[in-house]
Amino acid sequence: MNPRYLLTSVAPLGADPVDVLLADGVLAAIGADARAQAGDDATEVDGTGLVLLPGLVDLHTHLREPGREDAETIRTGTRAAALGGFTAVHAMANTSPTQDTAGVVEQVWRLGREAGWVDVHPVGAVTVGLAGEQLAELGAMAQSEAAVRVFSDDGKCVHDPVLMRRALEYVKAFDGVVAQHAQEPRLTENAQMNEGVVSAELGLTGWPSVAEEAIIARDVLLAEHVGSRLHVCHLSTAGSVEIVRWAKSRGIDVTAEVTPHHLVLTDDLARGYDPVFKVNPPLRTDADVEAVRAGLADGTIDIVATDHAPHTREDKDCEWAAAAFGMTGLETALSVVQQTMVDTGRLTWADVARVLSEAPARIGRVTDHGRPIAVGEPANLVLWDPAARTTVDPAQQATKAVNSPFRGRELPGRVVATFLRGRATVLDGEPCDAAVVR
Ligand SMILES: NC(=O)N[C@@H](CC(=O)O)C(=O)O
Ligand SMILES: [Zn+2]
Ligand SMILES: [Zn+2]
Repeated sequence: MNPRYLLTSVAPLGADPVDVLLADGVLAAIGADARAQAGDDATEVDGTGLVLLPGLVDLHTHLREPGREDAETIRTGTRAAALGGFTAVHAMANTSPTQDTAGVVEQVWRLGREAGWVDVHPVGAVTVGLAGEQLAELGAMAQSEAAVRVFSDDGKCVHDPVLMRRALEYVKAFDGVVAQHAQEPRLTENAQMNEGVVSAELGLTGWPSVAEEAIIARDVLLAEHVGSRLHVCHLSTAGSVEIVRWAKSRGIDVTAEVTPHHLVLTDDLARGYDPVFKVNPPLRTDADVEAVRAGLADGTIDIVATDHAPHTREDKDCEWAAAAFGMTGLETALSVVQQTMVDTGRLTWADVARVLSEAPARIGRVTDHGRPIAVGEPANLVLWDPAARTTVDPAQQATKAVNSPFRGRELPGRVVATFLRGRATVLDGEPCDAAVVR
């Protein structure tokens, strides 16, 4: 039987405090009924001062399994996700073997279910082996047990416009979406960081904004032409925000994501040559940070996605040019969004629920997450303490990797509890290893 939890005096989406009862995997009662229906066996959780949000949904996570279990496994990555307040993640396809067949996506889906921390939705590759030459078996992945709806060659750009067009046409048949990693390859050969004043000073090969913007501009036009759905991964420049804003004003079916790190960090950080700040797309300028915050606030950017990219020490602790691109993010995402968007007055908690849960669930066609906080809904929830402060210590995190760009920084907020279908995966800020059903 599923445990019962009585959350007392919690603030749903930051609204007035109420009691909430979780029973039989759903939100069983809200308000005065909750205590009355709780019975004696319900575990009481004091929610005073805490915000109740729908469980977070990440549209962009790298779990590295199969292939790079030395960097992360489905088990360690999803445990990190639960600790970050997530109840569902989309696992990117750049694994080894690539998630480009029904067999591999079903394996990832099954391992996620066995781990039990969050629901794992595998992303399918657009092209075989991410090689950009031949379309993968998109239909077979969609029809598999994993029911793939999001397709991406993330890590690589689908740069051939003919292949991109075919992929956009193909996914329409099963209401899928192509999530593009927008990077013009010729404009970014050997690129190491954002192209600008800092790259010139440091003598590192620059990565111009136009390399991202040119692909986004092309792809929104392709999406319009074929009447399909496009999602833009980790948008990072002011110009990209403008293009997406223009596309939406024309009625083009495009959605876009920004990462927590692009909401706060800039290319200035490269001055220390610390590869923890090396990421794809690169950290940009203050003006870009302001533009992505404004885009997220006005709805041009639909969601925040972590692009959690764990790497081994060997792949990160080396000189800048040799280091891998990527940073971890699952366990700090909500803190960064609170700091940059809520504490600055740009988003309400209801908006946070939209950008970190409702909208990513809708884009990924995940129907049982990102739901309203209402009686009868599946109890996929996170209980958040906005008054807490935490100093980020990668050694204390659940992810195997230590490449957090926020290490040593104090960030606001803390996950108190996460519930997946009414079962606590995190309680009192601690992972519920024993309770996780295998
Ligand atoms: N973001 C990164 O810097 N790296 C990602 C790939 C990607 O998201 O493009 C990775 O897989 O390591
Ligand atoms: Zn990418
Ligand atoms: Zn990625």
